[in-house]
Amino acid sequence: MFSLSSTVQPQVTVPLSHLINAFHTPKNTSVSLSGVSVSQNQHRDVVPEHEAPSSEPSLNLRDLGLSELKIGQIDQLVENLLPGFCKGKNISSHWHTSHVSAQSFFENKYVFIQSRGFKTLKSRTRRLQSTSERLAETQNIAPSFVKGFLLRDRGSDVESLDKLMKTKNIPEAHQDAFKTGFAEGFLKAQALTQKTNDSLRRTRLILFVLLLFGIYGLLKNPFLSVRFRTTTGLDSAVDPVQMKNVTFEHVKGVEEAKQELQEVVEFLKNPQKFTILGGKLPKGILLVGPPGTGKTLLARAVAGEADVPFYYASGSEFDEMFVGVGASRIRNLFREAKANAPCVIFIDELDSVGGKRIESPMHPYSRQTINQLLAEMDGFKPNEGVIIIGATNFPEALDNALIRPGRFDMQVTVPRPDVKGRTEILKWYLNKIKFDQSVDPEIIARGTVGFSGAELENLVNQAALKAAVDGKEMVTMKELEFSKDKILMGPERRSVEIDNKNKTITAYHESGHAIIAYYTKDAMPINKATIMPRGPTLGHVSLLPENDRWNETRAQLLAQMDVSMGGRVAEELIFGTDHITTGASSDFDNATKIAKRMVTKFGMSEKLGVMTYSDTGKLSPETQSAIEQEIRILLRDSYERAKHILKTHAKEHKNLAEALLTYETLDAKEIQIVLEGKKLEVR
Ligand SMILES: Nc1ncnc2c1ncn2[C@@H]1O[C@H](COP(=O)(O)OP(=O)(O)OP(=O)(O)O)[C@@H](O)[C@H]1O
Ligand SMILES: [Zn+2]
Repeated sequence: MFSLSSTVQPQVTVPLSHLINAFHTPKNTSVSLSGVSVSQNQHRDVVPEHEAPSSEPSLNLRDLGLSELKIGQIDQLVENLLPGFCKGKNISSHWHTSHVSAQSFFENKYVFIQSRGFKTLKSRTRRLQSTSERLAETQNIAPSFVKGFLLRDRGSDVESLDKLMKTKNIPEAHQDAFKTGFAEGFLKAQALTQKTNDSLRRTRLILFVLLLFGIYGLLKNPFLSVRFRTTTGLDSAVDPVQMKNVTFEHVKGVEEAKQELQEVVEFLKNPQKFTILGGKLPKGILLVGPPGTGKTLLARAVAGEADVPFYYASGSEFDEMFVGVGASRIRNLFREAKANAPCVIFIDELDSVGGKRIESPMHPYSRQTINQLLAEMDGFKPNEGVIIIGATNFPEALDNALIRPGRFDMQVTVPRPDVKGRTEILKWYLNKIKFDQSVDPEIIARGTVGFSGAELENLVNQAALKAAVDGKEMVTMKELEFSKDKILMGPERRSVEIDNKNKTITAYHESGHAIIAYYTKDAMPINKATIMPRGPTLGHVSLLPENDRWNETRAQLLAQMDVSMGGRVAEELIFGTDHITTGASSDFDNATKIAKRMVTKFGMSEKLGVMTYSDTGKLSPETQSAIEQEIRILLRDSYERAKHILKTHAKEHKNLAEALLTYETLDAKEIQIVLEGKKLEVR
């Protein structure tokens, strides 16, 4: 594999910050939300019922029939609608400058109760407060409210909306879309008229929209019903869930990850038999990938395919203020799981419990928690049938002890989907709504490079909303394009999207490798070429040996070197010597290794003869420099051969690079079509 490495780091999104801060209203007013659980990608996370001082306006969402909000949707909504809403009104404009992470949000159970004056990082200050203060506060807040404004003059909007739906005879299937559309329109109108509404009313309106959005999400998502008991405070009950209803069929565009996990499913179906037959499995599997690419969904699917219980835990919930709580939760979790084996334990956000940043005052007891986790993982045998799946966006942030053999020693990458994957995901979610015949998912897929599965799902949902707002019967390309642009142009989006210039460089670089491979007789056949970033690489070309190679000929080794050189040569020829990049360093490593082995091991250098030089440290300076000289010559000649080929096939090189820019990933057959000068119709 030849890869172009990058230094691009995925960025963590901060889903709840906007929402939390949106509740800061100008006139020292605060609002409380209660009775509703907020789920992060359908995970459990319950904001407990709590009480606010009665002078504060408050809102019990459960009274309105809402039991859950989905963070992704809240975030979208706030991001897209709130700025317009706040414009020209006296709402403090710095509500989106603070950064309260979703995690600290959930750590701080009371964050919805916003009090006067504090603007930022509330949970952080709270973390620093002493435990006793925190406890005292809990009790103070506890029992006395829910007489809030919304109960007082509770939603004429809600009633009239219900009435409206009845009089309009909206079919049941469309009601949720209708409601959200209604709210969106309402909000827009509100922003236009700029009436002298007081801040309470504004806030209420926002809440109302959020509420409808929540309902929408609830109805839209079949997995939302999968919920667990919360583990607030010292209570640490764990309930598994049978995952029959989620299978690999539900996870689109991550074929390689599914294949890698297939064996785990076999194991879970019958651990004893599997191990008797000599199957060997890791205890822990690390799913690594950007947010929203389906890691959780995959873990659920593993349990579902094998029809075994699924235990969900989020790393952040082990990160406790109180001594021993995190550790005891881990203990309980494993005890339960072992008693119900075979089963899957899923630990989301593994880095937040197993990160290197232990010993920090912010996380006083995390060392303890990690140790407990390690002890539990070491404490059962592979054939006991417990598989632990951890998910993280940042594998490099994990404590090294966690990734040692016998722990999380298998890594499965869950990348952002490529154009084919995106097409499948779009089709899958489109099939859940009504869409026009003219809709071509592939066109949308091509324009959504870098989108995760969750974002594509959201794109389809937003298009459905838009159609509802515009009074359309079904979703057309217009709505899909609209919501695509909306998501693309939103603030902070696409932080990892490779800009066009870099994409172009990558495309030419990878095509360079591919062209050399294609036109060099002894090179291995190409398997595929891609400019989809995966892990630390911006793209790669993979080659497939026709059959297992026992021996390699000199010509084959030289061909491999040439293919390695192709990337840099392409950069130099197309962009000029001044614009070559650092991306070829691993290619050179590769080529140098081959050349070195040819000279020192395989007796393939005339000058040095058929002699091996194993310990180069013990050689005379003359021999050493002769070896270096030979290696240098081999590499230089290889570079020149590659240059010659790329110059000869400049036209094919360009065509291939352009095809890659359009289709991102090309398989062997598609590459052949492009190089033969035919028109490529992908799929
Ligand atoms: N590959 C996919 N195929 C189908 N749906 C997907 C896919 N990826 C994401 N989704 C949708 O997005 C939702 C969120 O994905 P999920 O929670 O599995 O992502 P994740 O990788 O665990 O994200 P995070 O790192 O934020 O926890 C899923 O429940 C599903 O609705
Ligand atoms: Zn390369």
